[in-house]
Amino acid sequence: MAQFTRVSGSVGLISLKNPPVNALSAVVRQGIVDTVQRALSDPKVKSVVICGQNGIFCGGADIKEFGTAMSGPPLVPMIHAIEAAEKPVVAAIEGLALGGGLELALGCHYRIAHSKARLGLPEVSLGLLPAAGGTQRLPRLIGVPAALDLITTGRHVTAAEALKLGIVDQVTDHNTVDAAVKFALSVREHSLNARRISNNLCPPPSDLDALFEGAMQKVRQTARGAVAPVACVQAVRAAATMPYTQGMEREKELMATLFTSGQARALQYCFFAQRAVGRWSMPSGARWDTSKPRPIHKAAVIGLGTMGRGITVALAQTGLSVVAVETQEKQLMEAKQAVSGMLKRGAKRRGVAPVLDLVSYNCNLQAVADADLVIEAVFEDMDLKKKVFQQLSAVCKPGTLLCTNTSALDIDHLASQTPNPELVVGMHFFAPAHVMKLLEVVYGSRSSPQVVATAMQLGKKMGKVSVAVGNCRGFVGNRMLKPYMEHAFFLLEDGATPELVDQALEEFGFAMGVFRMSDLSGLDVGWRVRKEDGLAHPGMALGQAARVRQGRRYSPLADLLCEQDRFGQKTGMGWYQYDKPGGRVSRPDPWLHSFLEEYRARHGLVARRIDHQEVLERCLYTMINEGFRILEDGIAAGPEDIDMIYVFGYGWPRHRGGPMFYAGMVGLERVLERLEHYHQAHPDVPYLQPCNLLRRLVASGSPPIHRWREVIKKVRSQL
Ligand SMILES: CCCCCCCCCCCCC[C@H](O)CC(=O)SCCNC(=O)CCNC(=O)[C@H](O)C(C)(C)COP(=O)(O)OP(=O)(O)OC[C@H]1O[C@@H](n2cnc3c(N)ncnc32)[C@H](O)[C@@H]1OP(=O)(O)O
Repeated sequence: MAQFTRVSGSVGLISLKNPPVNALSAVVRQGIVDTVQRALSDPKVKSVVICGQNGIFCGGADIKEFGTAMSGPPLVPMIHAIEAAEKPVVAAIEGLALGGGLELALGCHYRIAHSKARLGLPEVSLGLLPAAGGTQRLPRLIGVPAALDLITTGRHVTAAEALKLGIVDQVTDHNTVDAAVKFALSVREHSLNARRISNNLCPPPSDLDALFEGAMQKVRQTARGAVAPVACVQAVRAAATMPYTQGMEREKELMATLFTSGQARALQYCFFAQRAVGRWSMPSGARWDTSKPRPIHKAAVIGLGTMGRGITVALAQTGLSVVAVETQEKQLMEAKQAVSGMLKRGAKRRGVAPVLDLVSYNCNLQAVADADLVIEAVFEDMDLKKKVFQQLSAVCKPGTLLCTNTSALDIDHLASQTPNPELVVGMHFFAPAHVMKLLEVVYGSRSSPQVVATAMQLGKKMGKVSVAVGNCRGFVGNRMLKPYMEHAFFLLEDGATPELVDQALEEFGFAMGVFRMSDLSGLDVGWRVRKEDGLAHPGMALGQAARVRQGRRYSPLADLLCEQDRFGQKTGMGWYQYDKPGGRVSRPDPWLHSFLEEYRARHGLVARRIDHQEVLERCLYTMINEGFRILEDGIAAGPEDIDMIYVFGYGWPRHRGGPMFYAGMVGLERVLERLEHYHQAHPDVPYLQPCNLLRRLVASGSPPIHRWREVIKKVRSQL
């Protein structure tokens, strides 16, 4: 709703009230229409201020309304009426003015912002464009290049930048509403014509065509198939080339195509899913709202390889004091140099002082004795990790949380090495740990809810999207990666090339195809795991049973490459070739193609034409099938958890919502039918066998994703 009061004798103060972010719901829009009308018809009111309650101007349109039948007054005429008013209207921007919130402010004649406010048009990240005049007014106000930047990236700007760009007229460190009221009093007699942004022409850019061609090229390169950024460019072009009314028509037309698109649904699902994963629960019934995190003042990191260094940086950047431990002096000094460099570069980027003093370096494990939380990040070897956990149990003060950064190993097994298994939890970071947004918080069978709550809260403080998951081989992310990768190898056996598979996945929107990703992370990582599992050792790939392991289809291709020291980028060759070890630019490798041909000939395999559709179906549907098994097993509480892990940790395109959301978009019946088809063709691949939960969902009429939990609950209760 919106409240009206008269202040300082002649200023009508309209205050938006819809906590937590004063979103422009139908009731709020109605409130604005009514109060503006009241202010304009009251002869005692000479000027108007619009503000938001609780220190926030407005977070934009109410996203929850988008999936529903919209009611209440529409935004566009509401904002036009404000702009057309004969009394000056001033927006008092505290906290946030985002999306429709900023568009409302752009309809006002003046804008005063608090110095801590942030402004932006983030609609593009919801698969939309600013369709309440934002694409038409902002370029007219600040010029085409700056408007293109803000609208196509959705980035927020500070009040200082907004002032520099010309979005706001004044910035204050004091009470924004008081400043706006004072300002409103001072301009009550001013002419408003020039203040109505829609009356103005866009400042003409020097070479319009080149500017828009460049902008279009840029968004196409970075959008990975997302359509909203492209529509944003088209809408801004309309502002630069058409009169305002026609531009508004174009904005509306473009919005209509986006509004009901699958991409918009996926991106809006991601918005809510990202927030939903914070409301975690465990199969025991423990929950985010009943488990109190412990205070953490001092943390420690054991092992300063790539992961340990990144974790140290991420912890220090939250303001925690960190003890970084590495056994060898030389490695310790190298790590110190690397961590300091990362902290300095990060601080420079964010315009703050580097927090070098927060990190102390030590070769002695005794140095972690007074840490509240320790993260072990040593080499991925169970025996080594067990030893570290035993040592930590002896050294740490009582009650210290012991966390492991393992990406797949058994948390319960590690916990059994300590007298207090309830204090043990997995904190699985993704490389580079100070950059990647995902944190899998892995609870073991004995992890206490308080410990899970602490790890989740710490993740949030580090700016991560933390997802609580249960303990199993590979947890959620890597467990689902296994069938995905395995199928990519089978596709090579069946006739594909790494380039073809990667192209299909990259066109789908993945940041990187499976083979390029494998080259980046190193083929030796998986090889070591397969050797530990008894699946691979030299010579095994040659015999009669080379393509069958443990009673199922197996592809030894990756093992054969490893046997030739083709570990990917680090050795300059893997599934692709690189110009040197450590090189980044992949090129198709003729050697690999001949190798595949010889391999197929040796095993009597006849290469056939594989198309993109088959790549996507076999790689993605097996991964999705494993996702359903994970839900069935209770390893993830809901599909949102899996989707956020894939979006934030594995380069899944956000505009496709995550693998489980995507399955819903494709249609669960279709996924089931294709899995059955492929399983018939490849009965020796158990991953292709559709899991029970998928069948049950289809049998229940394929409910929308937000209702899957009801079916999951039933399936779990029958296990
Ligand atoms: C054929 C059909 C033709 C159709 C044509 C249709 C025409 C329709 C015309 C529409 C006109 C367009 C109008 C406008 O251009 C569109 C928009 O404004 S879209 C919205 C833009 N705004 C945003 O994207 C902001 C989103 N929010 C955030 O980024 C953050 O929430 C925040 C505001 C920065 C605050 O962050 P935090 O402090 O970290 O808090 P949370 O994120 O946890 O949020 C708290 C709580 O609030 C909920 N929430 C936040 N913003 C909104 C919102 N805009 N609408 C609804 N709810 C919102 C959030 O979900 C949290 O809820 P909780 O999880 O706690 O329940």
